Amino acid sequence: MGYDYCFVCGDKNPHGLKAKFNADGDSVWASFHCEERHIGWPNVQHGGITSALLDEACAYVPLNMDLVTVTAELNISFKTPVQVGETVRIEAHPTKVNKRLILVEATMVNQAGELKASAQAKMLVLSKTQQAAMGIETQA
Ligand SMILES: CCCCCCCCCCCC(=O)SCCNC(=O)CCNC(=O)[C@H](O)C(C)(C)COP(=O)(O)OP(=O)(O)OC[C@H]1O[C@@H](n2cnc3c(N)ncnc32)[C@H](O)[C@@H]1OP(=O)(O)O
Repeated sequence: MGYDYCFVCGDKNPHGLKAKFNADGDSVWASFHCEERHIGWPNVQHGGITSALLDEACAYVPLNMDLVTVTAELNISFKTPVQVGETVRIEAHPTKVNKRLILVEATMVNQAGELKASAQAKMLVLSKTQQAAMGIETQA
């Protein structure tokens, strides 16, 4: 199992974000605390970190349905900077579920409920053959 080393959620990745995702019905959520090591511009969370968290949330939605996917498209709107010291909540839910394509929407809000960023993703369901070809190992 390689998931322990996922950059966003893996427990064993020493450089990772170690975000823990939880299921709530067909939605998923996680909390994340922005620290100095997550910045791009001074005091502002790097957009790539924001994107990675939203991408991960979008991948956890199909995972919550026992589907292994990759992100085919990810569109992000950065609304307000996430600042060092802020804790944000990332949530995602499916908007359309087809056999091969899962459409997902995700949001990132701070503790005051201010919208920091939102995302729409197209998640492509991988067959076992595709997973093997990409070297993705999944739990039996
Ligand atoms: C324990 C917890 C751990 C948890 C660990 C969780 C880790 C999660 C990580 C976060 C998620 C990621 O970042 S994943 C990494 C970032 N993403 C990637 O690397 C993906 C790279 N791209 C690809 O591999 C490929 O482009 C695919 C698989 C997305 C599509 O390849 P393909 O060759 O088109 O696939 P194929 O099977 O032939 O096509 C399937 C169908 O989807 C359609 N299709 C393909 N792309 C798109 C698209 N953008 N929008 C709409 N439809 C599309 C095709 O036309 C086709 O339609 P039809 O002909 O069937 O009608």
